[in-house]
Amino acid sequence: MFVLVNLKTYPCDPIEVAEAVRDVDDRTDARLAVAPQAAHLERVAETGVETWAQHVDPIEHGSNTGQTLAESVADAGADGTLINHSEQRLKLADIDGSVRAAERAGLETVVCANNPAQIGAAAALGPDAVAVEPPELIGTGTPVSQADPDVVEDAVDAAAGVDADVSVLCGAGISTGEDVVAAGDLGAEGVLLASGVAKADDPTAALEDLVDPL
Ligand SMILES: O=C(CO)COP(=O)(O)O
Repeated sequence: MFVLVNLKTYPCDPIEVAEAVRDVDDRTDARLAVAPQAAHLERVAETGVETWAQHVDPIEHGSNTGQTLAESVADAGADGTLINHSEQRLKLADIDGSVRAAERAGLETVVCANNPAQIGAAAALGPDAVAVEPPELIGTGTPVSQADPDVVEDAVDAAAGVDADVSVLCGAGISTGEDVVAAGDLGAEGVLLASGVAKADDPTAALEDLVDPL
């Protein structure tokens, strides 16, 4: 299972969490990565953890201001990027442009979507993976795998119906190893989570709990 920890703009220490993700990754068969804010990418990548951006824009080098260029994210040490997170929504054409920009820069891609219908559209753009995250469950601590298991299974079917090479993650409210196992049982190949680690008093303990049953 892939466990991708999005730090959003939570007031955690990104280096402390990055080191925790790196150390727990070394002790488990699961694949762990962390997605800090753009301004923290370089320092986080220097810890040796697998590092992801939270967003890249559908742009090239040139006359753009205040945007995130995929090449700069890769130069900072990122291995991949989220695109179209529910808190950073894009138009379909811009999701496509961001996926192309990320590919150009050699970044792995996870395109987020709110529901199975959007997952099908996202998979058609050819990212490495898609992630279904019902917005109403984000940050609630109620896991999507428990509150809405059909949405995960339907997302897996929707992606497989479009492109069997696109893997499916799920997210929203995931905070325990039991939630991760339930996500895997529903067909997801990984989870995307934030508050369960970024807001934890002890991120290492939270991460160990997440991967313990894997
Ligand atoms: O949006 C999310 C991950 O990108 C999910 O957030 P929570 O894990 O806080 O519900």
